[in-house]
Amino acid sequence: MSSTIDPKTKPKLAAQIRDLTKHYVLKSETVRALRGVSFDVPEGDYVAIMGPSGSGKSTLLNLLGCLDRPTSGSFMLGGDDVARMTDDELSGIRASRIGFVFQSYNLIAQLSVVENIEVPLYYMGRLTRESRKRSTALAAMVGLGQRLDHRPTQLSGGQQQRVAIARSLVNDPYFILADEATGNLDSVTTEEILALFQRLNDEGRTIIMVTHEDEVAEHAKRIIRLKDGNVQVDEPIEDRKTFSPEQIEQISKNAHLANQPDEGN
Ligand SMILES: Nc1ncnc2c1ncn2[C@@H]1O[C@H](COP(=O)(O)OP(=O)(O)OP(=O)(O)O)[C@@H](O)[C@H]1O
Repeated sequence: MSSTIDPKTKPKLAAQIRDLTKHYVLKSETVRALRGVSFDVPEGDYVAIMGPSGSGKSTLLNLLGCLDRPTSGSFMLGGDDVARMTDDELSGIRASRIGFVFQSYNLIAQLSVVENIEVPLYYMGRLTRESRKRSTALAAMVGLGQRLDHRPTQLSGGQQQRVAIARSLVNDPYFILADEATGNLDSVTTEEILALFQRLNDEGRTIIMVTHEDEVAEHAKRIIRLKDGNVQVDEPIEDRKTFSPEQIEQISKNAHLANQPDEGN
């Protein structure tokens, strides 16, 4: 049997990282935060990045999110090497190709649910009647179809994170980059968000999340563990935790009932 992979069936890559280094040059020393990190992220993957404090997780996240450039190595997004981009190109690709989900949601208080979902399109000058339809559909997809005009303060933490997840999808990104996305949430709401991530991943979305919680990482398909700026472990999660379709339905039903905020807050 031939071991050659047929290019037609080979999975496409959402990201390809090769020998990535990042050095921070300080007055008295140079900190080698990443020392030659390599991995591929095929489309449809669900990766948890873990590691002890100082191992380089935030540094890697900043590079993956095009918030910073590596010292050396390459980071291919689609056909483009991010390491060679100008600042303008970096902010362009950030707005158009990466879906960010942060621990603190990062919603704009003055904007409604649907307007928050549209924010990345606004920055790209792509607000249209069609885009409003798309944002409304995304709000419904994350279970907030009845909350379109609510402001973030009128929503529970889990609901705010679902707005952030809908916002992360509005540009049809190469991948969702989640930074401790459940870090501010209780265990029930964490389950709700993990069920949503699983649903999105089952539908083909690529997810890369940084977490320090084993119970969260166990839901991913693969774990990359950093240590001292190197990849120490990169392997599939054999006994991955998954929700059944019935559980996903039940969790989102409960979320609708339990997360009703007081009106008029
Ligand atoms: N802007 C910076 N200037 C200098 N050194 C930095 C900078 N950012 C990070 N470092 C150093 O680089 C190394 C990796 O830091 P990084 O924040 O990526 O680790 P981390 O795994 O995210 O840690 P934590 O879990 O504590 O957030 C650490 O030694 C840190 O002190």
